[in-house]
Amino acid sequence: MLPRAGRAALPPLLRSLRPAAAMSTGSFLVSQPLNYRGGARLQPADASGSETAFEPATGRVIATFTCSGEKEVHLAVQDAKAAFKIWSQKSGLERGRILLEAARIIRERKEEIATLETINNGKSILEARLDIDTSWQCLEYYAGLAGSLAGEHIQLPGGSFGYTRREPLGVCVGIGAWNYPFQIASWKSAPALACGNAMVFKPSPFTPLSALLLAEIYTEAGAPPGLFNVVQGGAATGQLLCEHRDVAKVSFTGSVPTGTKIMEMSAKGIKPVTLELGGKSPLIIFEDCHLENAVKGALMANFLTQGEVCCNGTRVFVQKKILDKFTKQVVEQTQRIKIGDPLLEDTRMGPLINRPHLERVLGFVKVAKEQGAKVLCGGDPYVPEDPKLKNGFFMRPCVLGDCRDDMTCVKEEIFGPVMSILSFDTEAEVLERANNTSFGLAAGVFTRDLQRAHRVVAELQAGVCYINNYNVSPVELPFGGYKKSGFGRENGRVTIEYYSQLKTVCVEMGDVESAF
Ligand SMILES: NC(=O)c1ccc[n+]([C@@H]2O[C@H](COP(=O)([O-])OP(=O)(O)OC[C@H]3O[C@@H](n4cnc5c(N)ncnc54)[C@H](O)[C@@H]3O)[C@@H](O)[C@H]2O)c1
Ligand SMILES: NCCCC=O
Repeated sequence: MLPRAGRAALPPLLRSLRPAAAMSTGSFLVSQPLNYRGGARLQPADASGSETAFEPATGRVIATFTCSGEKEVHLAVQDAKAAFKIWSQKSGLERGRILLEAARIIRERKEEIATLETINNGKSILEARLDIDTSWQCLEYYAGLAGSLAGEHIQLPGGSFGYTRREPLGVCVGIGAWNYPFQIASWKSAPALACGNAMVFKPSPFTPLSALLLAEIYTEAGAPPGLFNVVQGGAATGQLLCEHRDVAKVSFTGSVPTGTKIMEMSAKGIKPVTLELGGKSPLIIFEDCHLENAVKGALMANFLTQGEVCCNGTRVFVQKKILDKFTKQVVEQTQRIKIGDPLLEDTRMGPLINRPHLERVLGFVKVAKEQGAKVLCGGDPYVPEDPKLKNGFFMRPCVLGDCRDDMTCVKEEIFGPVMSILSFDTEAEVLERANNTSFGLAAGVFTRDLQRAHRVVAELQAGVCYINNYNVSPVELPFGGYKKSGFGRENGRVTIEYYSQLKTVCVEMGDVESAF
């Protein structure tokens, strides 16, 4: 990456293209500091251990960095507090203007950001570009809402009245997972900043890089120094953030076990939390579906980002009459997925995030076989021909047949490219089985029967339901879970409520009628 001053000196096209051209599989290394505070990259003031980040396609270490300790976390929160004082006094329109400019810069630097995301996460460049699109779209969406944030005016007897003010919370903490690093940072910061808050963001230690670009972009767009800060580290740093007394809210994306800890910590400080957690979502394919779309939908529901997607529809329930036909087509299309260097335009599946995770996912396939599932394709390690990828964390996407509801692969979140196919007879039966899980993030239905589609989604216990599609993410629609998949929402108008608080003002126009 070019330093800021160097980039600014380039014409816009080169500013977006030159850094990307310098980034290729097997060559990228990071040397700059990975913390961002007070409007600049810097080394943390103290340390709580160190972490390494990998390029999953080659297995190379691309960054070694210091985890932030108590002092650095405190400094980041104080910088955010100072920025909050300035930012919260701006009108919504002024804040929206800066968010719009940031969205424009993200579009301009899309190729560079997507390339970095692909190198550090392993997802295909095609997908990374889509993630960056849903990121700038989110900033644009909340930029548009910022100017219209308002309370109500309520008339009371005798000319008295009340009004409500929608006010920011203060310093919000964002803690992210590694599967959508830039998108998660954008989806958390855009509504937070639109409402007048400041943010300290901690990415996953597996993917520490792209949040830095977002931080630089906010600064370049005109945000006050300290408005969006990045601290690096794992659980210990995350804990320091959650427990900091000046933090008003925590928005977390990650696993259910960590979400539980975040909620416990936030409970101690009576802090509101947003929890975007894991899932084991059902996808229901009725016999009257448009089969070609249902097959495409099942692949979209399982194999984006190597299957490392929280809302994936990994329990694919297929009505018996079309089970064989559907399964055959799914397997054929899965076998055609091109695995390899994620920076190549025709690659559709890259490596998993790291070696332990790859082994964990392969372990799920092994247990599935032991429990009686049939591996219809994939489920084994894959070594691409390109010698530079020989140490990458690749596997072939897997379709499991003959699955039963009691199997581990059907009950637990695998977070890898493993689809479990189950058969069903009736609508009532499939609904009961689909809902028989402690998760409730997403669900999908493929049918041509409109009434059935709406009847079924009304009964599904899931925060996000898709009819005749899967895993599309329009930023205008709220996203979030039921049950153990969490609460609170990202995106959509409703998210304003999760990043603001309501003040009621009661105005007396007459004399005080005292009871004393
Ligand atoms: N619902 C959603 O929107 C959504 C989106 C993406 C991922 N996810 C879920 O995330 C999980 C995968 O992500 P992961 O492996 O990074 O999850 P994780 O829970 O291990 O880690 C998530 C984040 O929490 C931090 N963390 C870990 N322990 C902590 C602690 N004690 N206190 C504070 N912070 C702590 C990590 O460093 C990381 O930044 C999956 O379960 C997936 O379904 C959910
Ligand atoms: N595109 C939204 C995916 C978030 C879950 O992992």
